[in-house]
Amino acid sequence: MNDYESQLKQLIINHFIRIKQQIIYQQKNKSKKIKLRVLLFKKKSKQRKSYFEKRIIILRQYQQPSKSKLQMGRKRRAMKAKLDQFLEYIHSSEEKMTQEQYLQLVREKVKQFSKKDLKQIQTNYILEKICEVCNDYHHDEQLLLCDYCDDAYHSFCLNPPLKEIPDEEEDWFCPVCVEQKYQMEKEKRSSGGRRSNSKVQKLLEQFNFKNQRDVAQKIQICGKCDDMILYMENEGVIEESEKCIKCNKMYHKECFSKKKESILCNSCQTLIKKQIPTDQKLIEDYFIRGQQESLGNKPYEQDDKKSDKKNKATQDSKKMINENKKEKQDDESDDEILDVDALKEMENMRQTRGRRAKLLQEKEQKEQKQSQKTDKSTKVEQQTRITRQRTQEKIDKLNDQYINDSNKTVNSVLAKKRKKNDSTEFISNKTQINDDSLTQPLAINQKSSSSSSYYNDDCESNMSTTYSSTSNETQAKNTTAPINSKGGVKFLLPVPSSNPIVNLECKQSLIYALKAKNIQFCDDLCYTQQCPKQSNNANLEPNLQVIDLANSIIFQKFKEMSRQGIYAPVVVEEDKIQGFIVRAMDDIKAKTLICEYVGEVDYARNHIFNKNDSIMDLLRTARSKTSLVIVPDKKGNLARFLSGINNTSKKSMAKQNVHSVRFNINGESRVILYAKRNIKKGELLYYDYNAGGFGEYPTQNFV
Ligand SMILES: C[S@@+](CC[C@H](N)C(=O)[O-])C[C@H]1O[C@@H](n2cnc3c(N)ncnc32)[C@H](O)[C@@H]1O
Repeated sequence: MNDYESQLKQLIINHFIRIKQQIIYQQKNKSKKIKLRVLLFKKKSKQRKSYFEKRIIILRQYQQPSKSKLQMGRKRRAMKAKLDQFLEYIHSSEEKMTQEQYLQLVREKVKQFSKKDLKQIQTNYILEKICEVCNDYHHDEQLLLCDYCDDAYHSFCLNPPLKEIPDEEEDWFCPVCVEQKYQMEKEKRSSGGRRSNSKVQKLLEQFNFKNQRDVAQKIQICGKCDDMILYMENEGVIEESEKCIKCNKMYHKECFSKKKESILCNSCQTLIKKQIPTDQKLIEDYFIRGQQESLGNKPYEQDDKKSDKKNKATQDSKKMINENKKEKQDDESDDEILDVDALKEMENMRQTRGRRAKLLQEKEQKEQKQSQKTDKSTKVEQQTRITRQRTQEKIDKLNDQYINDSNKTVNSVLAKKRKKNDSTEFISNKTQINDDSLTQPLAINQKSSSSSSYYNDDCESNMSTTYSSTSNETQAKNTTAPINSKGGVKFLLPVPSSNPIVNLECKQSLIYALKAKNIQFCDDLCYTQQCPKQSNNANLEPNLQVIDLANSIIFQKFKEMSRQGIYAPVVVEEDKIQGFIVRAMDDIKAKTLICEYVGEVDYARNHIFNKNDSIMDLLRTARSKTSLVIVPDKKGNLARFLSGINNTSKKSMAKQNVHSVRFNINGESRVILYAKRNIKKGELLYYDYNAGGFGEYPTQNFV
């Protein structure tokens, strides 16, 4: 090759470098690809910086270098050495002409080259490897070549700049390819994960990901805007994002929810809200149906009845051994009969009152409907309010009557008992309470239960209760503690808010939370074939406190209410840190029953490694084989939403306003939550998850 020829060739090549810069710009500017790229490089926010860097890293981590690409790399390095000499020569020749002369010469000569020729030059000399960002070929030691598309990028031109040049063995992918991969993943997801789109399929194959699922997991797509979220499970959150507890989708923080404290995404919120009944009757139905579905018509129901009998038999025999006094036994059996009679009487009264109350309610509803039809003006609203008030007054009267009557019955029973038993102590689990009466829902409305406050007061003044001295401190595993036996506790029935709107809100909030957690409402312990009712034998835990008669009656009454979703005036709210929380909507008196901790009962040994944070101890026996827990995963009530105190912080411990206590009720262990002290309106409800004193529940990070 003579001097002229070689010089010309060099000039052409040199020219090509420059011309290509313009061509690429002109061509690519039109294309989506370049638009996307420009857009990406413009993102300069701090967040976006790491966003980009991490994306590259992610791909680098998950794509294995292919052999052919490495070979290409080696070839390229050899060519690069040649090129360095070549460029040096060109630069020296450039100096000999003016820029104008040079360009003109090149332009003329380039015209003589066909496209093919140009490509030839390109491939032969690989001179076209200019930075896709600055369009310069200098600083080639920092020019990274994409292992997928072969485009070049200065490490310092990347946004953010790459601090370290990746190892040669390591693959590196340019931002555009990463973006393409992302688009591809996006498409894959929007097509429901199916590879219906052939283009997507093709791209996937091109990328040759060995573990596509792995990559897809690393790159999360925002459930709302479909844009990428950087999220690496094992390395923590890279970009500020939120995960919806219902649909488990990831969202950018700003895309998540309009409501500040929400832990559910906007779409799940709307979906659940649509499912929540607004009508009082339908709300009642929800609770009753949930209760029935959770417990009803199960094959083990018959076993339960048998086991009940068995349980009672064991109890009786144990008592016989322990007491060893025939006379006393006879007396107590008399008491049992008395108690059962009294309960039956109360039940009859309750049913009559319930029926009458229902009739009145129906009448009121009819009146309301009629008035709504005729006129929707405020006058009607006033009328409705007056009618409601009147009905309520009537129902209150009925309730008062019922309460007085029932109190009289209870008092007479207690008086007889006291007469017979000089010692103030009596073992109340001998009082056989008809369990069926517990399962029958009571047809009362909210207000009727609110008037039970009188009942509460009466109970407190009239029912003298002392506890069995056997109530030694029972060390419950995590969440339940022995009751403070000093003076005993007289439970109070909850008084729902007098404001019907608040009442409605309380119930609806509970339904919302249950639906969000996919939990079916149930207010009783649910046994299974694997863990039937007889496995909950409270006698296996000798120190478990036996509930006394008075409390047992109040508890029964309470269950009739709670099975219909009637609790103390509390609302379930959402909290970014704690998840669901429970707040008092009205003042709650100390000793008021809050709820029973319920859910599916299972052997504790099956849940040693269960990470569920709502598992509650039910029975702590000497043998781990027979210990039981409550798992409120699928079935549950308000109890599972109450917060816990931080056992390591005095300030947090002072917040405790609820006690959790396990009782032996008819030979069955049950967990009862009740107000530890007077709770003020607006307070959050807290109890000690480690009341047993074992500190097994990790609360050190609790707020
Ligand atoms: C029994 S659940 C309580 C209900 C739970 N908040 C929910 O949304 O399902 C226990 C979990 O609630 C959260 N939690 C309860 N009390 C808390 C507190 N004081 N501070 C922070 N998180 C708390 C913790 O995540 C704990 O593991």
